[in-house]
Amino acid sequence: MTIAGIYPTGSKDPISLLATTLASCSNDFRREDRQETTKRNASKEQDMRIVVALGGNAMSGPDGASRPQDQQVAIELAAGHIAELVAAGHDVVVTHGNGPQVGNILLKNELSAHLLAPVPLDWCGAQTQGTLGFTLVNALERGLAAHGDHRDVVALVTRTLVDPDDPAMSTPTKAIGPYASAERAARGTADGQAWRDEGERGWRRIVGSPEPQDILEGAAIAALVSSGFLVIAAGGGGIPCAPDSRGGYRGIEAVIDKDLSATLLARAIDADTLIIATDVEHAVLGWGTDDERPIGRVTTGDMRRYLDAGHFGVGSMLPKMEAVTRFVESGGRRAVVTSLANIAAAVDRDVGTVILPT
Ligand SMILES: Nc1ncnc2c1ncn2[C@@H]1O[C@H](COP(=O)(O)OP(=O)(O)O)[C@@H](O)[C@H]1O
Ligand SMILES: NC(=O)OP(=O)(O)O
Repeated sequence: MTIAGIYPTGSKDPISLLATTLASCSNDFRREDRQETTKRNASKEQDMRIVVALGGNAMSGPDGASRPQDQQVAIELAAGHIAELVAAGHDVVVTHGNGPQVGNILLKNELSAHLLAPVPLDWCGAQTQGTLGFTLVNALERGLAAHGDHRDVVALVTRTLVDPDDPAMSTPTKAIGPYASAERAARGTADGQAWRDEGERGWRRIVGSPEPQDILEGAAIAALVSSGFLVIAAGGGGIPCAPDSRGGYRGIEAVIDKDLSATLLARAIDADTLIIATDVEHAVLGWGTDDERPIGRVTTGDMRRYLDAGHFGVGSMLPKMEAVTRFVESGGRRAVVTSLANIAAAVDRDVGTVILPT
């Protein structure tokens, strides 16, 4: 049987023809598929795996008061730039600080201690992962939707392994909560708290900040990224945890530096770029002197010399510079410290302080 117009002249029986046609379609499909894959791979060579770390102070608004609307405006700005990176084809994991936010929760705790049992500092840190994670998920979804991207955004409660006997536990460096007067700091000190004079802006409470050793949810984060999720993880550096006596983990009352945790996070997902967004455009040499000079593009070797010379504020710029230097020294291709507004540009343009391999 032949059906005119459908089978070419000289064709064999319909079954053989169907098989030939299917084989040819399948070859066409495979060819197109191969071309598409080749195209995708070619562009993937420029696509990167990026960790973006958002500073807790940078997310607090211009006067550091951490009003919810100020935090939302700052987060919306950062989310727009992060969405640009995702739309450009990069895999991005977002982490965030929590210094102002965790200190505010701790202060509220103290002020209401006569009404409610205070909760420990690690619980306060876990609460900031919830609030900031929730706000970031909403802002990132909106940012992605503007690019027609409707992928899932997830915020993961993340624990970070620390040594409970880390000497940093008993020598506080991490500033948390609002700036306060010298009188308020003196009252806190009399109650056994540690406070630090931060110059013109006032005093801040400081707490122990142990070295992060491992992101306990690292494998889960890597799996989520590989499955196409936009992940927010290790907020506030992760909830500090140490092994307990029952084969699990217990919380430790401290606040981890999120910049140092960001380096571990970057390793866990095999990132090639680390961007730390804060409230200044560059790190500077001679900080706080009349001779401040912005640091532009430098090698890890240069940065190690600047670190040794003590150019960076303890508990603020010092951990950022240590984090980016460690990241590039351990195989990262590029690390940048800059403002929230420069996040998207930081991937391949000379903005902020850029650290490259020596
Ligand atoms: N060498 C330096 N260059 C620039 N800023 C510095 C330097 N040393 C300390 N800082 C301080 O570091 C701050 C940023 O760090 P931090 O307050 O921890 O920000 P975030 O919470 O946004 O990560 C700047 O606002 C500045 O006051
Ligand atoms: N946890 C932490 O490093 O917070 P900041 O970014 O606010 O300092």
